[in-house]
Amino acid sequence: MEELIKKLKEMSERIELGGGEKQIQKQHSAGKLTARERLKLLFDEGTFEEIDKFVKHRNTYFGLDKKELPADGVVTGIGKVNGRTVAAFSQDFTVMGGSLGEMHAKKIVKLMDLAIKLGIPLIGINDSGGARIHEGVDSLYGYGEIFFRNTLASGVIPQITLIAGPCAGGAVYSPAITDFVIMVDKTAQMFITGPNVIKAVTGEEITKEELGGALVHNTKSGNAHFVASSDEEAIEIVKKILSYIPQNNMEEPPIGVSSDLSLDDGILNIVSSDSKKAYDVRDVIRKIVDNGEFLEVHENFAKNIVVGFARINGYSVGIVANQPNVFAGALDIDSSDKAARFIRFLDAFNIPIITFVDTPGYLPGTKQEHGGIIRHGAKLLYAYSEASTLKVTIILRKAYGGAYIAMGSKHLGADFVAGWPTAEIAVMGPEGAANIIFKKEIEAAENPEELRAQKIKLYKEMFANPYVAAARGYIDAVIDPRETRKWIAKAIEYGVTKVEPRPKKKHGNIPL
Ligand SMILES: CC(C)(COP(=O)(O)OP(=O)(O)OC[C@H]1O[C@@H](n2cnc3c(N)ncnc32)[C@H](O)[C@@H]1OP(=O)(O)O)[C@@H](O)C(=O)NCCC(=O)NCCSC(=O)CC(=O)O
Repeated sequence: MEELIKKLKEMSERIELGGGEKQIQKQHSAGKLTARERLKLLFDEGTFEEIDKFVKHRNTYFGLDKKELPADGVVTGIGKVNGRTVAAFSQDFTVMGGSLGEMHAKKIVKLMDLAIKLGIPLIGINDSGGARIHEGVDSLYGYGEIFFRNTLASGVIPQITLIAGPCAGGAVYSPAITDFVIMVDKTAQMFITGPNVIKAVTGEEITKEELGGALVHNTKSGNAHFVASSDEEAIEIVKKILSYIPQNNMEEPPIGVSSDLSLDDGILNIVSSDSKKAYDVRDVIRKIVDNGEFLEVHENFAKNIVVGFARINGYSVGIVANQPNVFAGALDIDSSDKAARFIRFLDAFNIPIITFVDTPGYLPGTKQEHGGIIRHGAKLLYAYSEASTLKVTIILRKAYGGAYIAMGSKHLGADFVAGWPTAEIAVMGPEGAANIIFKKEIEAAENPEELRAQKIKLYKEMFANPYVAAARGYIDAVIDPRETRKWIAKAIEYGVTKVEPRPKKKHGNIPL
């Protein structure tokens, strides 16, 4: 027995060394942690149980049968993150570049099946040269099996991806199906085809970083939701996300401690009653949520809308807010995509959606129209309408036209809607409206500018306020801004029993 246990220990230690000291050093000097070091940081001490440590590849092409690939280049298992059970895989770049072959894929697939059955979040740490070229179609089979399970798991268990190295070719689609993608600055890249292929096909010259680095995907493409300055920071972000979300779609999110619900007069100084004055809506959000803590998602992409996680009175919430500081808070293609995807995540995992509205409408222009704003804008309407989780909306100031409808209005099924006294709920802004309704009168006037100003004032008094909508019951209440935190807290407390059955269907067909 002693001998056998000694052998087990030796084998185990050998596998834990991955590609060996030299490769580990190479990994460190590239500014990266190893697969196992990353898992050690993610999981509570002593809780990680590895699965399939002794798995071996069975490929014989190109001398692969002579190559020992410890754990076949991926570490998989289950452990506790802040006391909650979580599954994770971590690709080991020190073993043949973390490339994905048949058995590597089978380990991930087995873990995914287990995570779905157990109803626990799945964290994927990617650091890989992609499909193991030696293994050919077996690698492609592997990716396909993973994509299939990512899709089955979507909306059932939360899936979070950390890109901590290269992620190229077929490898990129699994992260893209998951709920949140975190990229490490400078060490992570994602692309379908790399710089060499691009140069050969199009003649275009570009570096790996410019093509698919963390900043590009966080600001331009929107493929990534977070950028971290190191592996350590990326793992902290994973933990923060997990703290707001349930283990699976059958659970409610974790509840924190409740706190004082009053707000001081500071809330009155952020939003100006002059609707032309911009402000940072995150100042409003931080005032209203518990301890001013707001985990912004997609912070650097489509900045004209702000989305993220927070708590109100201890309850986890998802926030969606127009950002008057950017394009005056107008909605466009990217902001519609960004908000719609976040709303669908919140709905899938029973997290209340809190919406703050201050938007003049959808952004005009041929770039938007030809880019498909109709189709993309419709996603937002669709996502809000489809969501049966609790929906609470506060109209801070402008809520004009189609954007008023889109931003979590009563008409799309919001459960509780309030307006601040500064709310302007109208079909369009007073200037535009007066110019259209009174066009002929203004043109014929002796002093057109004076009459225009009068008519704008008239329209503003009649419609640019919350009371017309309140008179119809389109909003439930007009509230003192200082009451907002208390009002939302009550809405969540009264809304926890919400049940909203929908017509039976296989699935809807969101405009994509
Ligand atoms: C990922 C890299 C940029 C990393 O460069 P680095 O200089 O950091 O590291 P490196 O090249 O020394 O790689 C470390 C070790 O991993 C091996 N290695 C890397 N990628 C591999 C792969 N995909 N298959 C098999 N082995 C691979 C290298 O040969 C090397 O082995 P050793 O240590 O023995 O020398 C590069 O390795 C690379 O370009 N790899 C190929 C990427 C690719 O084309 N993937 C797409 C596959 S097709 C695919 O995924 C399907 C699709 O596109 O749809």
